Amino acid sequence: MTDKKRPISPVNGEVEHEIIKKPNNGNGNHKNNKKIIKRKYKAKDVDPTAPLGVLQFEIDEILSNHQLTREDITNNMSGILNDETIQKIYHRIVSDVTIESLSSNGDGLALIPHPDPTKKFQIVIVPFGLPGDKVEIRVFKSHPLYAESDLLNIIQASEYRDDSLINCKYFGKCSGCQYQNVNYDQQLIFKRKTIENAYKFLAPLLSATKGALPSVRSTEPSPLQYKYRTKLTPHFNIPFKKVVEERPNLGFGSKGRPTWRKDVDIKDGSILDIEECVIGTPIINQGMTNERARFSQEFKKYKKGATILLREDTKVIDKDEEIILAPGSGSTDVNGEISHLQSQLPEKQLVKTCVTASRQIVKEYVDGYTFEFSAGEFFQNNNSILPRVIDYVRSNLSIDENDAKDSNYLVDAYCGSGLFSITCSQNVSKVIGVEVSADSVKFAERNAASNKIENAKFIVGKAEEIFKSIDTPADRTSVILDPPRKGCDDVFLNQLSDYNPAKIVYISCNVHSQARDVDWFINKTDNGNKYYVESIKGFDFFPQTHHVESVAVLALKKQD
Ligand SMILES: C[S@@+](CC[C@H](N)C(=O)[O-])C[C@H]1O[C@@H](n2cnc3c(N)ncnc32)[C@H](O)[C@@H]1O
Repeated sequence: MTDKKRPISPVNGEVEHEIIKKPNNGNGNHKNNKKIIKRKYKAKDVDPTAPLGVLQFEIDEILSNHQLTREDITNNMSGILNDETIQKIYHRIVSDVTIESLSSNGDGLALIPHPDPTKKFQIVIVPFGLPGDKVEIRVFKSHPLYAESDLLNIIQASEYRDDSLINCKYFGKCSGCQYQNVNYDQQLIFKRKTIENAYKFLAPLLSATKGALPSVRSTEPSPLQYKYRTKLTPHFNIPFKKVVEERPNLGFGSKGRPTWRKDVDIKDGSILDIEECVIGTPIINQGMTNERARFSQEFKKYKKGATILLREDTKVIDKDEEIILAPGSGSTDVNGEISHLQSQLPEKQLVKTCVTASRQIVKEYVDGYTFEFSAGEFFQNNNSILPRVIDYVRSNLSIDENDAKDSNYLVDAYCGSGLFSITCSQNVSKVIGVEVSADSVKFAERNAASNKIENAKFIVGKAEEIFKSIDTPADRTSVILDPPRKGCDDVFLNQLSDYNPAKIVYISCNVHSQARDVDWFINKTDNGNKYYVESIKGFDFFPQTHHVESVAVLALKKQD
């Protein structure tokens, strides 16, 4: 077994202040010993699977496409940080900038002429720029290998740009959505490219081996492309030690100071004041209206900034049952009434409210199953796509289609409140779910009982220790992995390999850590080379944004 650690790369940095004392002039008068503060750029280690880490690969790709070296594009950080004249040369308006590609974060990337005549080009990030756009930008911040900019004007629109599709007045300034002006089919193509790039950048061994990676399947669309988010977390700031007279903005973070949307006038600020979020579900937006009204009355009571939780709760009741909303069970309107919305199913009705207390228990209705969990705990945020992803995961768990269910088992590592364990339990004789949050495990057990699932057992613990307590025969067991953004750690992947299950279905909200883990698992663990990547497919959990969920299926190679 290998104990090699995966590398982290120095990509980005922060500004540090170095205090330099002017030398004593020898006259013994220490009052004259002025201090000079020199600003220094200090590189920080960044996880290569985080957006700034991925940017490093994207920069290298642009360099290689243009036969440039890093030396050709570096910025004079010491000059920019310590000399205003140099800073002004760098932080400038540039016109006729052609966007070349998209970053994994959905920002445009471009090459612009370098302000230093001894260099060739600068790489610049242009949020809301689309490949092929010709734009005007303001460069406002520099890093050693790239600069940040605001989009000022679209000079010539890219073939991907259709601004008539924009649904939100805050689009183009809010940091939440990147693709409202891209038609939905194209958004899905962009996301597929993100997955392809993730494997190219972070699975170098698999990428270098012919046939080791299947072509990435087309991205599964979300049935709802707007009004799908069942959770939003608007926030506000209160200036330190200040009495606030005017209600602070309540909403979401802004992305720089772009001015490209000429038809809307939005007040600048690091947090935008947002009344409605077009990707939130109707009841979440009703909750937003209620909580904004309350905040307008109460903002003077706050001493510091905070985040407001808005989480959809769905009660399933009989078709003719009277709707009873318990006091305190949801966000209330200006009349003190709990806001709710109903919808009809053939046999039942769904009653939706918006919960704001993180410890309150909420319910989701997914494909005929109900799930309860604490409002503040993890649960997938796009209910509309869940039946599709569950169906796909379920169909990929099967070890051998001819086998009876009695002889197959399922391990659901990182199981949360049991979404996959419960919905995938029918085709196996036993499910074991593992989850680090005791609260989520409590709900997983409760959800199994309420959905009448009798073959599921849940363990509180780290996935890294899971295999001590698993006694199912590995050759009849499939494993679901659905870790947080950072992915799985080496200890877990080594143990998974030692366990040597028949099938692995890896679901991930960060395809970059997924690609890194899959590469590591297959190439660096003891049994990894017994597996191949059967399929990779994206699911669009977050339309209008750059995010993509990726499902990779690993199967054992057939023995000769
Ligand atoms: C992306 S969520 C997936 C949850 C679940 N599969 C679902 O779809 O609702 C990741 C889950 O992993 C849990 N988790 C984080 N680190 C863990 C670890 N080391 N071992 C086990 N579970 C962990 C989190 O508490 C969270 O519930």
